Amino acid sequence: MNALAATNRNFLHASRILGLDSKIEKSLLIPFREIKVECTIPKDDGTLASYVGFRIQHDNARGPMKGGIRYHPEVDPDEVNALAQLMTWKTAVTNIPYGGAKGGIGCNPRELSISEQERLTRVFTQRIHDLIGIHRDVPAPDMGTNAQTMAWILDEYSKFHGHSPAVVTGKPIDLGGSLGREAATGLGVVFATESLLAEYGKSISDLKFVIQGFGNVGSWAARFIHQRGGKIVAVSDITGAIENPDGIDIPALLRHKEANESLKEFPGGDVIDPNDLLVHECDVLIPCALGGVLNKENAADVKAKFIIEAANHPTDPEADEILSKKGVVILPDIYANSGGVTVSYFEWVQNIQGFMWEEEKVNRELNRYMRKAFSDIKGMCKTHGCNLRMGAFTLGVNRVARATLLRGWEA
Ligand SMILES: NC(=O)C1=CN([C@@H]2O[C@H](COP(=O)(O)OP(=O)(O)OC[C@H]3O[C@@H](n4cnc5c(N)ncnc54)[C@H](O)[C@@H]3O)[C@@H](O)[C@H]2O)C=CC1
Ligand SMILES: O=C(O)CCC(=O)C(=O)O
Repeated sequence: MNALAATNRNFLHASRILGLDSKIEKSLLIPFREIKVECTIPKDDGTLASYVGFRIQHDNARGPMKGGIRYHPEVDPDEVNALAQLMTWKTAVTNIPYGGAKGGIGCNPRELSISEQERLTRVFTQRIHDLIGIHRDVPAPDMGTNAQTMAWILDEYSKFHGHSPAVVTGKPIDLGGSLGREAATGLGVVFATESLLAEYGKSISDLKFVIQGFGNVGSWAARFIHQRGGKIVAVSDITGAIENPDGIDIPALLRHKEANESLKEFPGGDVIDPNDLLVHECDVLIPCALGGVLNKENAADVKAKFIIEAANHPTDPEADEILSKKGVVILPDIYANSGGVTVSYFEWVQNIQGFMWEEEKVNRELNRYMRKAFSDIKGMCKTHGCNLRMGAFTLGVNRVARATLLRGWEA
């Protein structure tokens, strides 16, 4: 099932549980605005290359729209649409005053030089600058983009609108980025995991972990799990997968990744088939890469007892059903990975106030937001007798529906 069909299905399930009016339901399903732009740039060799960029703004009932920008060859409008909708529920689950949006360009950043990436980012910003803004829509990094990408967007946007650090989050600290933002999604994943495990009388140091994806989210999550005594027995990235039943030395792997392209040459692990990673023996599986990786082909073979959805939409609804029947507990994406957007919110607040927080304050506040959201989700699970995914969806959808009704539709 494609990402949009799956996201709509989860939304509709939550809407039925909540008994939402069909008019509200319809208005929340349709995105506020869909932007599709052509971006042509000169390549370093003088030839021209054209790319398609998207920004889907799903909903703004609770505040400015918020969400990352992804550079990946498989970016397509349906997936960006689904990811934008997930942002609307995510910002509501964590109760920060935003709506949801997502963007992307269909390109392979690994095949673009830094100057080509810069030109592409600047052209994309020229195309969308009138439709984003500090109180309108605030982009951030996602797969294939990073703080440098945000710096180029900030610079290009500021040429049209004056210096505007709060127009993007996840930017470099020197340009007004927040301390702790780079690590925030991974740290939030770990706070969320601790909240879940506590319900089962377990802690990270008791358990074995498998992590798919070793980029921003995966590598920070791995670092914090390792620091807490968790044993990470297998990891993968786009270049391949490795295992070590005694636990991978994560600080050594991070040093290896700094110096080498490929994870496979890391001497502290044995190479395994990346297709086996998700069904590797472990207690906790953390997908930190692409969507739809857990599906009806592999769900029955998953060995983990807990799945923490650090990636967006890693579990297809068919896999969801198979895994639930097996008794696997899934912590859903719209909560598990909300640490990134939560610290993006702190960054935006700091920019607007013109005041910088200490990293200790950022992390303390992140922990507080993550724990409150978990307790709110559990409350919805209890009220509606549902699983954690529906607990999170009903929490988010209900908050957005209430804001929508309060604002009304008078033209
Ligand atoms: N960066 C952030 O703050 C947030 C990211 N997310 C989600 O987390 C996921 C990862 O995002 P980032 O870490 O930011 O991206 P990234 O671009 O920094 O890293 C992605 C990682 O996934 C790996 N990867 C790509 N294809 C793979 C495959 N087929 N098999 C195994 N590994 C593969 C890459 O090699 C890389 O290690 C995405 O789903 C994103 O939407 C969610 C919330 C916030
Ligand atoms: O930090 C942000 O604004 C958005 C992060 C994001 O794209 C996500 O949570 O999926």
